Order: sequence, then structure tokens, then C-alpha cells
Amino acid sequence: MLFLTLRTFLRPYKGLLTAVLILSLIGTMAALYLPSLNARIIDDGVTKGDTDLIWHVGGIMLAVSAVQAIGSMSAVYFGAKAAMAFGRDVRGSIFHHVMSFSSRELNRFGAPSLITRNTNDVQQVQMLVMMACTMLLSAPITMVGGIVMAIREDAGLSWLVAVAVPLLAAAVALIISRMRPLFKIMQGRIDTVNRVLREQITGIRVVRAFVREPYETARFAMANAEVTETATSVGRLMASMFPVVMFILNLSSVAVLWFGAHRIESGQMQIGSLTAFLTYMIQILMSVMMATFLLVLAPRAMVCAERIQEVLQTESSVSASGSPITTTAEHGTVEFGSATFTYPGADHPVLRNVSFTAQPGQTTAIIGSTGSGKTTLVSLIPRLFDATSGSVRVDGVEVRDLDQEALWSRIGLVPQKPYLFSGTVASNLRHGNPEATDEELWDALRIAQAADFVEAMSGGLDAPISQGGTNVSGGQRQRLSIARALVRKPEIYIFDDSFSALDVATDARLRAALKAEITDAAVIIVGQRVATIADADTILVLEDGAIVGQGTHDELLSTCLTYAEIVDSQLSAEEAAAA
Ligand SMILES: Nc1ncnc2c1ncn2[C@@H]1O[C@H](COP(=O)(O)OP(=O)(O)OP(=O)(O)O)[C@@H](O)[C@H]1O
Repeated sequence: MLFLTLRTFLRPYKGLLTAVLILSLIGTMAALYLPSLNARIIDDGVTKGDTDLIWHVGGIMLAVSAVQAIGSMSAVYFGAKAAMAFGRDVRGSIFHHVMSFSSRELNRFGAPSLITRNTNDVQQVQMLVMMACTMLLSAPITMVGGIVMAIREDAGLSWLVAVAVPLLAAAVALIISRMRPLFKIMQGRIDTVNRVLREQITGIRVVRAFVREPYETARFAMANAEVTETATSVGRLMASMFPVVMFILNLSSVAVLWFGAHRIESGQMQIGSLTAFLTYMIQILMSVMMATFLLVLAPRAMVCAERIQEVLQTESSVSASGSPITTTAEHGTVEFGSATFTYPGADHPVLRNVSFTAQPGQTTAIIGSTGSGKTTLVSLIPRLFDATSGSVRVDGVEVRDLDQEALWSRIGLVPQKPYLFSGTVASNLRHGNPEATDEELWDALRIAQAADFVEAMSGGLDAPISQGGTNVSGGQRQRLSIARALVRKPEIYIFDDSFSALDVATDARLRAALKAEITDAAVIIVGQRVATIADADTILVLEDGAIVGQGTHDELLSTCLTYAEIVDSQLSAEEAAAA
């Protein structure tokens, strides 16, 4: 998965990566050349008192050092550039892909996990790319080149390299192998912290109202402690890495000096060669350490790449058909034909054999007890879910065959829980139609009975709206989202329990204004109050996911027992309230 992610998203930066490779090759070669120049100064310059040679070779060393510095720095610069661009592209790609998800996929991953995947997970892989750009080439070249140069300096001591390198590699591999499972656990636990935090922030009022703060604090503390525990275990392993590497490095240096001193004593080696050998040994071991550093990052990046690819490879269950239809002969019709729907993983269908037709210019109302399937029914029209069997047609075409943009542009949905975005009143209303003029926005607000309170807000149309619309009341939020749908002027309006937070008088005024405005669109109203839906052209009575009555208010009163009971219960409630 990591390889796939890197291959896909690094492809556009081939040029940049080639530059990184060439520059780090130059930098590494230069670094490898320096110790042998140093050895020459000691053996041929200092020992023999040749000042000219010292100046000459010293000058070369200076030039090689400059090349090494420029090469390495530029490689890091271009590597960082490629890594940042890589991160940006992966984040963009995840975002666009998630936008195509239906409620089914969104529920499967959950918002907190999708956020972690698009931020923290991408960052981990991005870090690996950056480190790889800096070390991936320089580490093996330093290792191989260092070994060659060390043998060239003194073959007699090379057995030390053969002992030290595998020893270091084995020690580091052991530590890393214990880290990988912990990384997997850690990403999952970060998801949990995000989920708990998000739930508590969004539900803060409920938490306070029910005095659940101690419980919620404990819940967060537990999630937090679990992440800390895993991070500490990883940290402990990481912390042990450095001393282990340093121990082996220092032990190797002592061994080089010890055995080298004996060889110098017996005249088999010169002092300069010993200095160079020691430097090469340190360079080789450092490169092993750099390579292992990459190996530390790799397991976590692998886990993260798996999580990223899981999102990218999940196809939306409501994806468009092969050749989606964009234009239709009919306008403003919705037709359900024996539609049945079962939520993923559920045992029983929530909707059973639902059939009805909503015509343009007519109001179709849906009433039923809580949990009878009203929201689910209207969710099938904009394809938030697809019917499990049967058909759902919009403008005479099966919704699965309609182009998604074409489908959504025909529908003005006012959801049960209206959501406003951070911005202004106008920016929210223009979600419906970015081209709408201020006059059109005011018209929509007047119909939605929202003009009065928007006028009273400081700034009017430019009054600020906070994220989720939390700075306006529930009823105001409902009316603004109704206005947003009206600005769109769609062919099909869906009001999912959109009048519930309004008082009876406002509800009546709003529906009267809507009736006058919407003359040629199909209107589907989900309602709990009989008064809201009584004057609809057709009322569907839903019970346990099945339509048990269909007709006008008067017809249903005499033909549908469930409807008569609903009316009766609401009248009794009103009478009781009036008494
Ligand atoms: N995402 C979901 N996954 C599984 N089951 C669900 C999901 N959403 C709703 N349900 C179930 O489907 C049934 C119908 O829910 P739905 O929201 O459509 O009812 P409703 O008639 O709109 O209710 P209300 O009037 O309370 O809004 C309920 O039993 C509910 O538990």
C-alpha cells in the first residue's frame, strides 16, 4: 500500500526527485572523498613536513567540502519541496474522494477517522518521503563507498566492518520489529481520541444539562491515557535506539584504534590511514543508523498508507452508472415503485414496497410515527442511500442512471437537522445558487418567514453565521435552510420535518407563502403535525416502513385507521392543552 501510494502521488515529481538523487549522490561522494584527503595530509604532509602538499591538499579539501555542503543542502531543499507537494496532493485526493461518498461509506469510516486519515496519516507518509529524499540514496552509497574506501585504506582491519555492521543492523532490526504493531494500535487510538473529543464538543450542551461532565472527562482521560501508553511504549523503544547505536559505534571506534595501533606498531599501517579508517567506520555505521531511522518511520508510514488507501479504494455505493443521463423529458416528478430498503448490517428492512408518485405543482406529504422510516424514504431521492430493491425514479429516470450533478441540481433538500456553514447569511443562502442576487435572497427569506430576523441581525445579509449555525436559534436555522433551498429554485422540494421548530402561526404563514411561490415544482413534506400536512394534495401514511394509507386528509380520515388515530391523538392533545 505504501509503495502504491508513493508511486501514484510521486509520479508528477519525477524531475524534482531526479534532482534530489543527483545532488545527494554528489554530496555523498564528496563526503566519502574527504577522509582519504585528510589521510594524505597526515601521512604525506605532516609526517614528511611537506607544507606545499598540506596547502595543496587542504585547498582541495576545502573545495570538496563546499561541493558536499551545496549538494546535501540542495538535496534536502528539493526533497522537502517534493514531500510537501506529495502531502498536498494526497490530502486533496482524499478530500475529493470522500466528497463522493454516500452516507453508507461516511458512516462506515466515521468523520473523526476520516479527519485523522487526511491529516495525521498523510503527515506520517509525507515525513517518510522527506526523510527518504534525504537519506535513501546517501545511506547505501555511504555504506558501500565507505566499505570500499576503508578496505583501500587498510584491508587488514576490514574484518571490523564485517563484524560491526551486522551487529548494528541486527540490534536495530530487533527494536524496529517491536515497534510496528504499536504504530497500528496508535493510529487507531488517535482516531478514538478524535471521536470522543468531537462527540463531547458537539454534544457539550447535553453533557452539561445531564451533569455528565465527570463521566465524559473520565471517558476522554481513558482514551487519552491509551494513546499516551502506546506512544510511551514507542518512545521507550525509540529512546533505546540511540544508546544502542552509540554503544556499537563507540565500541567499533575503540576496536579500530586498538587493532590499528598494533598494526602501526608493526609497521603495517600509517597514522593517516588509521584516522581515515576510523572516519570511514563512523560514516558506515552512521549510514546504517540513517537507514534504520528510515526503517523506524517506514512501519508507521506503512500503517498510515494502508489507512489512506482504504479510503481511496472505497468506491461510493451511489456512484454514477456507466453513461449517466443528464437531460430528461419530464420535470419535477418523483416515482417510487415497490422500493424496499435495508440499512447495511440490519436484519429487517426499514422501508417495504413503497410505491407512490409525486407530481409537479402538487404537494405530497408523509406522516407517520417516530422511526417509521420517513427520513429514510426521502433520503432515497437524492441517493444518500440506494434502494435495496424496487425503483426510485426522478423525472422518469431511475436515480441510479441519472448523472449525480443533474440529480442533485433538481432537488432542494431541507434536512431534518439543518446545517449552516461558517460564513454569512448570504454565503449560506448562495449555497443554493452562487449567482443569486441580493433581491432573490430577500425574496427567499420573505417566503421562509426569515426576513424579519435577518433584518434585525447586525449586517443583515452579511451577518456572520458560525460553524453549524450555532449563533442562530433552531427555528431560525430551519428557516434559513428553507430559504437556501428556495434560492436554488429546484424542480423537487423535500422538506424533512422542516417546520417542526416553528410555532403554529409561522408554520401556517410559511406554507401559505410556499404554496403561492412554488407552482410547478413537486413538493414533498415530511411532517409530524397534522396541521402541517392536512392541505397536501396527497398524504402518505407510513407505518413500520410500509405505506398504510394514501389520499387526501378527508379521504384518509374515513379510510385509514392509523391516520385517524394520529389526527385523534393530536386533537386530544390540543384539547387537553386548551383545557
Ligand atoms: N444510519 C442508520 N443505520 C441503521 N439504522 C438506521 C439508520 N438511520 C435510521 N435507522 C433506523 O431506521 C428506522 C427509520 O428511521 P428514520 O429516521 O427514517 O425514521 P423517521 O420516521 O424519519 O423518524 P423521525 O420521525 O423520528 O425522524 C429507525 O428504526 C432507525 O433506527
